[in-house]
Amino acid sequence: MSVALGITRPLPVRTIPIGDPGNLLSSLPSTAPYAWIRHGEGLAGWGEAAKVTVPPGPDRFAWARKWLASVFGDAHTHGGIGPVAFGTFTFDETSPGSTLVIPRTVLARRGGQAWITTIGDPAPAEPPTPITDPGRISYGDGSLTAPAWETIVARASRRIREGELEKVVLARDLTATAQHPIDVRLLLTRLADRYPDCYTFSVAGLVGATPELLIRRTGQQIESLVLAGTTTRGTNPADDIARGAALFASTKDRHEHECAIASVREALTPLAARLNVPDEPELLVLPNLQHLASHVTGTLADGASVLDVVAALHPTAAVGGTPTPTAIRLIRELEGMDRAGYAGPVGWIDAHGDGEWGIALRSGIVEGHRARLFAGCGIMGTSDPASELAEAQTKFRVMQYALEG
Ligand SMILES: C=C(O[C@H]1C=CC=C(C(=O)O)[C@@H]1O)C(=O)O
Repeated sequence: MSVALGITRPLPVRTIPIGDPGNLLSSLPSTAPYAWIRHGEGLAGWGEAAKVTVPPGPDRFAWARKWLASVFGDAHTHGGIGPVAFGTFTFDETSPGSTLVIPRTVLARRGGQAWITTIGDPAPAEPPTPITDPGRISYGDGSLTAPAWETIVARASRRIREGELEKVVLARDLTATAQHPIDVRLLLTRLADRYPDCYTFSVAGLVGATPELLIRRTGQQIESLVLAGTTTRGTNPADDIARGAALFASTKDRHEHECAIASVREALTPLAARLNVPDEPELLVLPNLQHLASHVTGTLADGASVLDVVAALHPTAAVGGTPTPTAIRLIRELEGMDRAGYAGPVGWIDAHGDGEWGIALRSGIVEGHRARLFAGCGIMGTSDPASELAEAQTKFRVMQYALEG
C-alpha cells in the first residue's frame, strides 16, 4: 500500500469556472493521463496529489471509502465539479492492483459548463507534447489460445446444463506489442471519437471505452445501464434490423440479460427508496455490436456514496454470473488468468460521494510498448463455443482499433 506525496489536510483545493476548454483530452500529458469522457463531457486529470493501492480483500471498498474520507476531509465544492478521485478496482477481490488517485489538476465539463480544479500550487502549465503513434502492432495469445478458450466455454456450458449454475461470463486476453511506446492519449482520442456513447477512460494504466454504466450517483439519484446479450452489426440497414430483432427473440440472450438485471435489482433493492427496472430491455446499437440494454433508475434511501453502491453491485452477472459465488469459482478454475482491472469497476468519485463508475469492458492494460487486451462473453447452457469466440474477437476490435486506427 502506498500513500503518496505528503499532501496537507484539508486539501488546498481551488475550483474555478472556465470558458470552453475545447477537447478535454487535448490538455492531457503523455504520462499518467486520467480520463472519463462521454460525448465530449466528463473529466481529464493529471498530476497526482494523492495515490493509494487498495489492499485486496472483501473490505476493499470500505477501506477505499475510509481513505477517501481522510484525504478529502471537508474539501467540498459548491457548484461545479471539484476535486475527484479516479479509481480502478480489480475484478477479483483477491487480486492486487486496485488503485485510487486524486489528480493535482482536473478539467471538467458537464452540461456545457466547465471548471478547473487544482490541488496545491498549480503545476506550471506546460503545453502537452505531441501525440505519438505506436507504429506496427503484433498480437499474441494471452493465457489461452482461441481453441483452448472454446474448450473452456464448452466445459462451462456443460456445467450449466448439469445444473451447477445458470450463467457464467468467461473472458480471455491477448497481448499486443507495439514498435514504439504506446501513447495513451492516442488511444483515448480514437476511442472517444469512434465510441461517443461509451465511457472512454484511463485510470492507472487501464484504458478502454465501456458501454456499461455500473452506477451513477447524483445526490440521491442513481442510474445504471445493464448490458448482457450481444449480436453484431448488420452488413446493411435491413440486416442490422434483422439481427437486432433476432437478438430480442433469442431465448438464450434474453435469459442472459435477465440474469444481469436480477443481480442489479437484488443489489440495489436494500439501498433504494425507489427503484425502476424496465420490464423489457432496449437495443443499444454501437458501431461494432448491438446489446440488450436496461436503463435502471432509482433514489437512494440514505447517504450511501457511489462507492458504497459499487460495493453492493460488483460483480454483476454481466461480468460474473449466476449465482455469483459459483460463477466466480468457475471463472477462477477455467480462465487461467488474472483479469486485473478488466470487468472491474472503473470511474470517479467526488468529495460529496457522487460519481460515475463503469464496468471496465472493451479495455486493456497499457504499459510502455505493451498492452494486454481483454474480452469476455456470457455463457449459457446453449452457448456455441465458436459463436462466443467470434463475439469475443469483435469485442477485442475496440482496443485493436484504438491501437491501430
Ligand atoms: C464481458 C463483456 O461484455 C459483457 C457486457 C455486455 C454484453 C455481454 C454479453 O453479451 O456477453 C457481456 O455480459 C465484454 O465486453 O468483455
